[in-house]
Amino acid sequence: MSGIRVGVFGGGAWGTALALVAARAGRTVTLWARDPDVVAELGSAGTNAKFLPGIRLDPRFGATGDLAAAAAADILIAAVPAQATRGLLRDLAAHVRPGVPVLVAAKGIERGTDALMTEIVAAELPGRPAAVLSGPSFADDVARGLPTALTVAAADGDLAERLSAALVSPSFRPYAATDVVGVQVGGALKNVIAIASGIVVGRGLGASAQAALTARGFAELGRLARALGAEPETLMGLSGLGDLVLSATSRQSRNFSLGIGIGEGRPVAALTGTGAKLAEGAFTASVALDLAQRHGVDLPITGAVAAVLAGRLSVDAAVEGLMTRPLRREGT
Ligand SMILES: NC(=O)c1ccc[n+]([C@@H]2O[C@H](COP(=O)([O-])OP(=O)(O)OC[C@H]3O[C@@H](n4cnc5c(N)ncnc54)[C@H](O)[C@@H]3O)[C@@H](O)[C@H]2O)c1
Ligand SMILES: O=P(O)(O)OC[C@H](O)CO
Repeated sequence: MSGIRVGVFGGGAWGTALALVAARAGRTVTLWARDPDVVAELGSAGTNAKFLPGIRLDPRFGATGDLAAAAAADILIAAVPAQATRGLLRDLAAHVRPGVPVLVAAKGIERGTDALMTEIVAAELPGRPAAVLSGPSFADDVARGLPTALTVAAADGDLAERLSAALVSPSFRPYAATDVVGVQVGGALKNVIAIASGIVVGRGLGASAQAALTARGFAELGRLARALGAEPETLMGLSGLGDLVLSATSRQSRNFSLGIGIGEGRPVAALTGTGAKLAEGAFTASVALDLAQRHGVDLPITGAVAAVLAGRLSVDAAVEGLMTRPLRREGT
């Protein structure tokens, strides 16, 4: 397996960390980044100061701005934001050999189409099998070699196992799965609930409220996932419960931090505008709501987050709305 070449696409925090993961697993790795400065810095200093400050990338891997060069690989990993994934895959189409698997590492659902990442691979790169990587994992932790466990899901279970075997190392433990819908919905929705949890913390509503909201958010995540065909037990795993626990409680999470800022009363536009850190949940909230409405699923917390982000609802009105909903049985 040592001759396996891995092409990683995305010069941000996650793409860089995953290039390191593949290199630690003994693969021959080329990282493609859009930004020439990132390519130059990776090549000369072996750092990516903008996205992974203070981390020396060891072992080193190749970096390029040439899409075709990175695409000449046996496994491709797409690690740009969810809303940019279709454009990347479209640009890659001319360069990817048939049968080469594409592992998408973004956590989101596409705006305008409500497409999951695996559906985008199928549409843009037919004949190249799709897989997804998800689970509790901050790029900074992964890059530092701290222990993490994630899920690699593909409809073809053998492919999920092969990809897991290609990436495993003493600090990076992948679990193979076949429920691509459950894994993707878990990874996308946890970001929205993390924003909600951050709002509760930023507003000073207390640890009890934070725990209640996280549990009800988890129920919400499960409702949407099941409506889309996910297996219920998937949500109990790394990409559902595992990632929600991480993202809804840690200030390392950009989504949680966005929520804290909103809860503290800072303007949403300033927190999400140009130059702000990526918080995928800000995109996913309205898409998930759209999907839920189409499938007849009630997502009150996601709805409140989407309305607060859009400026249609104040934080206080959102909290009051959630607390005064008609009473219902737990588990529904
Ligand atoms: N950072 C993490 O800890 C982490 C962990 C797991 C999953 N993810 C997921 O990985 C995805 C990427 O996140 P990130 O943390 O790397 O974000 P980031 O902001 O650190 O980096 C994003 C990168 O994508 C590039 N990019 C943006 N639009 C592009 C386009 N149209 N074409 C090519 N490149 C483009 C940017 O230049 C940047 O290099 C997200 O979906 C995120 O949820 C991140
Ligand atoms: O910083 P966040 O909120 O994008 O979270 C990063 C990862 O998804 C955590 O698993």
